[in-house]
This record gives sequence, C-alpha cells and structure tokens, in this order.
Amino acid sequence: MRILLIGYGTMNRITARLAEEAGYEIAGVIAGDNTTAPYPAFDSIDAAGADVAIDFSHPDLILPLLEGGVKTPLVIATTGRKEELVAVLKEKSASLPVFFSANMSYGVHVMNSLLKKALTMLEDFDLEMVERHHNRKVDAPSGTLVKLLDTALDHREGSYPVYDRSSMHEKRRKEEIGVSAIRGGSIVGTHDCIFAKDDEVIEISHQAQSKEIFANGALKAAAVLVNRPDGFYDYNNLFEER
Ligand SMILES: NC(=O)C1=CN([C@@H]2O[C@H](COP(=O)(O)OP(=O)(O)OC[C@H]3O[C@@H](n4cnc5c(N)ncnc54)[C@H](OP(=O)(O)O)[C@@H]3O)[C@@H](O)[C@H]2O)C=CC1
Ligand SMILES: O=C(O)C1=N[C@H](C(=O)O)C[C@H](O)C1
Repeated sequence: MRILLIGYGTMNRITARLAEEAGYEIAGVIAGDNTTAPYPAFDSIDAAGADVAIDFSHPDLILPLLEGGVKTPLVIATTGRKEELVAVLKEKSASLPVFFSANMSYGVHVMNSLLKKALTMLEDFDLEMVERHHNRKVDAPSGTLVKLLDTALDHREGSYPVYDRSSMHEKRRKEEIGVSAIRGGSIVGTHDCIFAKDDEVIEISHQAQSKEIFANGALKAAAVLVNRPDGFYDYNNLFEER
C-alpha cells in the first residue's frame, strides 16, 4: 500500500514510522512549505498516485485540498470544524471511499456504544463530559468529545451543552450537559462521561496511553478502505461486508 500523508506534524510522523515498519510505502506528503519531511512533497492529493491518503492535519490544510476533484481514497483524522468537514467528505464519498473518525482508536468507538446504552438507562442522572489533552492541541473541545456530545444530545431531548459556567448565577438545570476541556503537558487524550445523581456516580472513561493507537487505527482503516466501494465510512460500517 502506497500512502500519501496529509500533514506532517506529530501524528503523521508516527504514522510514517509505523507504516514503514509494517512494510507500506510513503508515496509523499502534503504539508507546509517548511516541512522537513524526508518524502516527496505534493500540493494536490491525486498527484502522488497513492493508494490512499491519511490526513492528520488542520482544517485549513485539508479543506482547500478537497475543493477539486479527488480520486484517492481518504482516511481523515483531523478535528475541528466538524460539520463543514463532514459535509465535504460526504459529498466526496459519492465517487471514492472515505473514512472519517475523530478518534482512530476502536476503543473510543466502543465507548460511544456504551454511552448510548448508559443514556437509555440513566435518564435521571446529570451528565458532565470532560476531556484532557496535551498543551499543543489547537482545537477545543476535542473532536472525540464533540462526537460523544452529539450522541448525548441525540438521546436527551431538550438537552444542551454548557461550556462555561463562569457567568452563571443559578443552579445547574437538568437539561444541561456540561463540557470541560483541560489542556496540559503531554496528556495523550482522556475522555470521561460522568453520570451523577444523589449519592451515586457512574463514569465511562477512555484513556489513550500512546499516540500510536491513533496512527495504527488509521493504518488499519486504510488497509480495509482501499478494498471498499465508494462511500462514507466510520467505525459503524467499515468492517461490514456489503
Ligand atoms: N482522529 C484521531 O484519532 C486523531 C486526530 N488528531 C487530530 O489530527 C490533527 C493533527 O494532529 P497533530 O499531528 O498532533 O498536530 P500537529 O500540530 O503536530 O500537526 C499538524 C499538521 O498540520 C499542519 N497545519 C497546521 N495548521 C495549519 C494551517 N493553518 N495551514 C496549513 N497546515 C497546517 C502542520 O504544519 P506545520 O507543522 O507546518 O504547522 C502539521 O503538518 C489535529 O486536528 C488533531 O486533533 C490527532 C490525534 C488523533
Ligand atoms: O489532538 C489530539 O492529540 C487528539 N485529537 C483527537 C480529538 O480531538 O479528539 C483524538 C485524540 O483525542 C487525540
């Protein structure tokens, strides 16, 4: 499998290393002008002639690249501006296979399934969501938390997110879903869904303990995606036979 890397920051450096260890070839990169990537540089996705492109970058890099026609299958991991990005990806998926996940760890997909179940069983519990990441992360809340929040909002009619209580002078309302983002040091990524009512608390938590899980998840998704028909994929349907 020949892979084009979109973005060559922390994540795609790890993807490149793991890809080469697995016997894949890096066809090239699309990154900033000053990139030090030891691979050929391209400025359009199809120019690399790769079997698949893996994107860990920034909306300002990936969105313009998607403006033209694209034929190369895409694995997209970039977070931030989710609605805009997913709308473009869905449009592109009419003529190529596209996999998008705000968290490439399969464990987070399982967490989201557990959250759906908990939401049906814990209707009278208050729900708060907390994510923690390293101090180099540019988007907040994380793409994963946005995904978990969307799940909760779908299940709790009339609920709404509260991102900042600093100007509030009243007690918490039942419909609130509190969202908190913590940034510090080298925390890889932790997501907690906290269900609380009088005298008891249930938490669903996921802790990423290395960045390799995301890169490996993207590589596994890419290896499956290249044999899939055109369409929009996530962890709900990537492994299903059609
Ligand atoms: N779905 C998942 O499982 C995961 C997703 N991510 C997401 O992947 C993305 C990248 O993460 P990470 O590698 O840690 O980030 P880095 O900041 O280390 O790398 C980002 C890359 O995008 C480029 N870039 C950033 N801003 C711009 C811009 N405005 N215009 C053009 N290029 C830009 C950077 O270029 P330069 O270095 O020249 O600035 C770099 O190549 C983030 O959105 C992150 O949230 C991360 C981990 C897991
Ligand atoms: O930027 C990161 O590091 C991560 N970003 C993704 C997100 O925004 O959810 C996934 C993971 O948590 C790491």
